[in-house]
Amino acid sequence: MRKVKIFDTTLRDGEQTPGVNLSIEEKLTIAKNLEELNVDIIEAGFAIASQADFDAIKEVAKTIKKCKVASLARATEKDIDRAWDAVKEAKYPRIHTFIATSDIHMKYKLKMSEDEVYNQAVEMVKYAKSKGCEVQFSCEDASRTRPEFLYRVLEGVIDAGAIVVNIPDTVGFTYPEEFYEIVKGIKENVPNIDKAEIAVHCHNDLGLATANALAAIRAGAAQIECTVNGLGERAGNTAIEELAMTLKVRPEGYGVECGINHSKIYHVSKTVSKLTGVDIQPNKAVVGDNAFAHESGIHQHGVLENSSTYEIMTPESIGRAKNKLVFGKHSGKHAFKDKLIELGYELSEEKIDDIFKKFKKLTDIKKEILDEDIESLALGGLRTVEKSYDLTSFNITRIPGHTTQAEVKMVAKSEIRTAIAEGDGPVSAVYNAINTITGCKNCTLKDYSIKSITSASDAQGEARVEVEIDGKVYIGKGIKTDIIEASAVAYIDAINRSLINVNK
Ligand SMILES: CC(=O)SCCNC(=O)CCNC(=O)[C@H](O)C(C)(C)COP(=O)(O)OP(=O)(O)OC[C@H]1O[C@@H](n2cnc3c(N)ncnc32)[C@H](O)[C@@H]1OP(=O)(O)O
Ligand SMILES: CC(C)C(=O)C(=O)O
Repeated sequence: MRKVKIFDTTLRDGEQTPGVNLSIEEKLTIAKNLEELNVDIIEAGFAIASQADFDAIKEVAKTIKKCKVASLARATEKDIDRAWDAVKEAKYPRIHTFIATSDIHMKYKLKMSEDEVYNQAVEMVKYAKSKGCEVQFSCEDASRTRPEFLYRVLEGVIDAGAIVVNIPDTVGFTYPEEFYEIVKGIKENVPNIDKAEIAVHCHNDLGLATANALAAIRAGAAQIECTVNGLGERAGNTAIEELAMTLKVRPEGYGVECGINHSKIYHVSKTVSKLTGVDIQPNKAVVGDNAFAHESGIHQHGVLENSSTYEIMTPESIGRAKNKLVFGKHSGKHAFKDKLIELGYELSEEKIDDIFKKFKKLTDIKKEILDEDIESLALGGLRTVEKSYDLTSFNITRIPGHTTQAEVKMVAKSEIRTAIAEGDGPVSAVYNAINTITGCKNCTLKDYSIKSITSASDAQGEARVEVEIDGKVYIGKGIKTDIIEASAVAYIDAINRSLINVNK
């Protein structure tokens, strides 16, 4: 079977999801997960974007040994220099440079003619090539590019040394039949196309990202760009779990394999969701909570007789646990460790000890500990942004008919500080006190939600906030049995995340 390569861009296009701002440690954790998932190439970031992005790419490049590691770069020498500095220590480094080729982008954004774009693309691929590594070139907005110009640019950059030419559907505009023809047209009209691999990068604005990627595979694409959970700019990108499971469940449809380690899919999906703070919609294909749930009587009857009546794949095939063992205060470390392994967490003894202590603490306030609780304890330790601010304690006073008062004590940049503030309710009072302590004057709460992780009355609450700080939105999360505490932790998490670049 022909093999298509998976180019994962969760750490680059995925991080362009509004509100997502990953720390270096979190990027490294995701990169290690992607290596276990067996992707071929990890696009670790856009090196020129920030010092933190540069440092994260460098760290990923030094750590990851099985996958190629790429950085994105505009078609300029300074971007390419920065990308090379970030990836050069990788075992298999790659520079991914790009420029837009559609009339709309050239006219309004770049303000360049076709000849200028052509020359810059070719010169910059030669420049990237001179660094001595693999070069991938993308024609941004390729699906809206005049075909003859697309063929000309591709021929030029391949002659200049690009070994992969990427055809992005940047705005998710194409549909499968058309995209098939675009890729076929490239194969038939670019004379030196046999010297490069064709890649595709599809966006999901019309919900067609996975279908378009599959159509491109049929037309001969050799590399597919994906993100975990379909994260990415606007409506996101082709979801790696959708593509990998389609190729596995329907091999006869495409006749290709992608080498993904399917049994890791669920674990990686959960980890990325936790670290990015972006929840997975319940009806999300493959990894959503409802993907293997059966609600209606006729379906339940069928599944009880034989699961293949209504399930085209098994939960176990993507590493989802099949049974729900209940854990409580009498559970021991052996069973706990086994459960962590079953859930896909292979952690050091030190880390297990730490999570086990937290688990025991949780059993004091929660009778039944379910898989979801254990998962959240395991993942809780992974979402690790530098804690410039941390909650120490808080106290709420509420006099009926009056506003609520909160006294909050925090560690603020190594000092203990306390503030008292009022609000319409306990959450707003706590947030006002946190604003006083952190001096966060331009912090605006844009979105706030709270959900319970499990269903019992002693369930843990997960608070999620979107806070606009100096014009940019940051997602913050907090999990506690006390929902006011969870809300405070989430708000502080967003503030700490806004400082990732500032602290560099
Ligand atoms: C389709 C995609 O997803 S592409 C990747 C998008 N991702 C990102 O933009 C995230 C990271 N970006 C950033 O941090 C910033 O945009 C930076 C550091 C790259 C550039 O920042 P700034 O210098 O402030 O420029 P700004 O973003 O406002 O504008 C982009 C500039 O790059 C130019 N440009 C855009 N694409 C390219 C390209 N592929 N090659 C060369 N120049 C380009 C634009 O014409 C504009 O030039 P100008 O400043 O001379 O007008
Ligand atoms: C830079 C390219 C690959 C991109 O992200 C896009 O065009 O969407």
